[in-house]
Amino acid sequence: MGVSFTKMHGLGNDFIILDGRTTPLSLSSATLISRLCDRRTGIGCDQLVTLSTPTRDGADVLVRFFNPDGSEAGACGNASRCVAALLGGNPTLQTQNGLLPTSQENGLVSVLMGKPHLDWQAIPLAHNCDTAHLPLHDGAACSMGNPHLTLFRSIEDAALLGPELETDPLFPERANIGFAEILSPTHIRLRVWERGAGLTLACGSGACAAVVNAARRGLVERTCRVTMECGSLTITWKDDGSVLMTGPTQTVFTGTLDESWLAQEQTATP
Ligand SMILES: N[C@H](CCC[C@H](N)C(=O)O)C(=O)O
Repeated sequence: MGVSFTKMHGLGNDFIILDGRTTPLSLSSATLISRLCDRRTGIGCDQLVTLSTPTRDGADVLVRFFNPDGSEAGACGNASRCVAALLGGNPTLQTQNGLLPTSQENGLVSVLMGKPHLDWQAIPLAHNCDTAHLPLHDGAACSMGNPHLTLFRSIEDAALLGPELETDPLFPERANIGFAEILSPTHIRLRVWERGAGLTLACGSGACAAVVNAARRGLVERTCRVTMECGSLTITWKDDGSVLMTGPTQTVFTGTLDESWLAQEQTATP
C-alpha cells in the first residue's frame, strides 16, 4: 500500500502534506524529498510537509517543513494554515519554532506565528549589526522561525537579486528574501525568493517578516494587508509581540504515492 498525501495551497504557495500519524514515514533522504517536490518526475510543490505524533503537551500534531532542495525550514506560515484546515477544528501545531495555535472563521484560517526574533544572533546573521537597517541594500532582517531579509524595493527585482542574496555570507543559514513595495501604511505588495525553493507565488512567514520589518522602520501600521500574486494575507503584529496571519487555503487533490516509486527512490543515488 502506498503513502497517501494531500495537495494544498495557500494563495498559490503549494504543498504536499504526508500524514505519518498512523503509519510513520521514513523520509530521511534529501534526494527523495527533492524528487517528491519535482513538478515533473514527482508530485510537485514549494514545500513538503510531514505530520506525525506530537511530543509536546498541548500540541495536536508535529509538523515539519522541507524545501525542494531537501533543506528543512523552521517555519512555513501558509503550510501551517493548510495543515490547520486539513485537520479541522483549531489544532495547535508543534513546529521547530514552538507551538502555533490556529483558528478558522468564515473560510479563512489563522495561525499565531509566535514572536519575531530581531536579534542578529537569532536570525542568524554572521556578525552584529542593526537588523532594522542592514548594509545589504538597506534591508531589514528578522526570523519567524526561519531567516528573512526584507528589501523595500520593486517586486520585479526578486528574480534578479533573490538568488545571490539567498546565499549572501551575511546569512550563515541562508535566507528568504522578500521584496516589499509599501502601497500605504496598511498595505504592502510582496514577492519572495524563498530559501531552498526560489520564487513562490506567496510566502506566509515572508509576509509576517515584511510587516514586522516595515513596522520597525515606521513604514506601516502593525496590521497590514500583504498582497502577493494570487491574493492577500492579513498580518497583525500584536501588542504582546506575537504575529497573527490570516488567509485562505485550498485543498486541490489527494493521492497515493506508488510503493514502487518509493522503493526505487529510497535506493536512488543523488
Ligand atoms: N512558504 C513558506 C516559507 C518557507 C520558508 C522556507 N523556504 C525556508 O527555508 O525558510 C511560508 O509560507 O512561510
